[in-house]
Amino acid sequence: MSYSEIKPISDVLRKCSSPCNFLVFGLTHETLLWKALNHNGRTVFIDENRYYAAYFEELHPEVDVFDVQYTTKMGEFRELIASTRDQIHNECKPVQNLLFSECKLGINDLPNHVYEVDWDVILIDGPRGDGPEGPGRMTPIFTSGVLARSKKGGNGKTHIFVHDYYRDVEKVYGDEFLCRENLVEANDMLAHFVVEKMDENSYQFCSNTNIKISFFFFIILIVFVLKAHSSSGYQMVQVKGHGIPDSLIKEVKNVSHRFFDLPYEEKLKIKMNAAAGYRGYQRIGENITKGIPDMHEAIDCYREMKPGLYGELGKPMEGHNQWPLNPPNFKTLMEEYAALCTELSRKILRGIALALGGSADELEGEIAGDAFWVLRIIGYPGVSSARGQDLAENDIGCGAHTDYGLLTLVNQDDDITALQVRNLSGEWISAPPIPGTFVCNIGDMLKIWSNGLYDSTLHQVINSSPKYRVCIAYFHEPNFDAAVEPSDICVKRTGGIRKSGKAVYGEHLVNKVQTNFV
Ligand SMILES: O=C(O)CCC(=O)C(=O)O
Ligand SMILES: [Fe+2]
Repeated sequence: MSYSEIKPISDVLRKCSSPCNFLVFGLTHETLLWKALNHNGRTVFIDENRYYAAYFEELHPEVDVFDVQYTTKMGEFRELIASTRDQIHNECKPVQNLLFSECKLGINDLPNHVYEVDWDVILIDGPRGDGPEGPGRMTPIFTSGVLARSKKGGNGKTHIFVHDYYRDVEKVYGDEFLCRENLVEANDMLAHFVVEKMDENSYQFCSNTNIKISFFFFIILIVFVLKAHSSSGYQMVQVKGHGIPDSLIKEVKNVSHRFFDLPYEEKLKIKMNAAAGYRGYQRIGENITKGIPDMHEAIDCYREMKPGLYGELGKPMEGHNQWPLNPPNFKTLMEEYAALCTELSRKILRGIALALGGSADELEGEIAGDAFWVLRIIGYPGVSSARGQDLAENDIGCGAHTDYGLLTLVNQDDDITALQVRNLSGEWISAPPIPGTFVCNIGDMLKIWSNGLYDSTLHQVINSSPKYRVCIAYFHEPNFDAAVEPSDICVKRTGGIRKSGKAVYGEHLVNKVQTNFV
């Protein structure tokens, strides 16, 4: 660790009233330093390497080290968050004695007294391994979050430091279990959280201030969409204040540029094919809109589904996403991005349901409670490079269409205006990029469900700039097997006449991928 990383930890230890209880995950170069900085207090180290822990204790009998066996794998960090959320009222409660817990992320095999101490400061600088097979720091972060909230007496606050905060697991788990609202200071290397104890019946790690802010934002969004619809505006909004980190929004575009810059042979290594459930790379011109090849290349990704889950309906879409191997964090970055877009879209849909006079979860359950998603990573060549030298100025990057699902979140390059939206007077209006915001399109499924109260957004893409343009489009879809039809609340609001019949989402998607892509 550098001086600037050690300093905030040492400052907190210095101010910690003696005797200070300091718990450290990871035996590192700094182990003896931590012990020395907390000379009047109790310092305990936890490490996954049993042999090294024993060796270290032998060399330094004054240092308390306990070994722990982590059973998690870094590659499953996202699934583990989902299963922990499911168990938040049971095994994975924020306040509990982990000694008796079966929560996969909780360490339950340390000596009993470790669970009885009220820890004042916790540092997470281990385990080391950061490949997909490594254990990751999911368990230490979750465990620290629980220890801090379950304190019995003394100081109700715990300082928790997470090292290597630039990495996905550290960031995502820090945000989930230590919470942004508790973040006192952070830079790429180190995050400092101050977490307070909670009462026994708490079932939330974070207070979800995002959601509260979002509700204000939804009201504005919904009023705007409805107003736009009733005047001659357009059915497109730009979403701001959404809580998805700017750095992630930028990084997914950066890595996509790097992929599209590769020679064709390289990109074709992940070529789309039926065995992968139509996932993978499509060359320029392979995507077709209304019979005309689009001037773009793309990687198509779909939410992966358990084989057999949707029977014959789902079979053609079963398969694994094909991610580029370079840069190595491409997959985790995109998966993390899709997970955050899913969360954001659900919030927007809750706002829309409320605005339409229903309950917030009107679009959950059988409609979109287990929403399918599509992620298209799209590259549009600039005018002079798409098809040799003679490309017409207005060659179509993506022909006029409406998106099929519920909502789309478009994350486009900041310096090129290429997306156009048609307003109700039939004019094409540019949707210029606004850094940090998403263009949010309404899809056909929302049009059906709202019985036309929300119209789907007709849009097209023309990149007439000389620069290559990248867009990451996240499509939030209904449940794969949802039969979407006009909802009773919207039918009532629109005079009692159903404007469309039922559409089974998965049927449409299968039909599209099997006929559209060559
Ligand atoms: O590139 C864009 O801005 C939008 C892409 C799009 O409309 C689509 O993929 O459906
Ligand atoms: Fe679209």
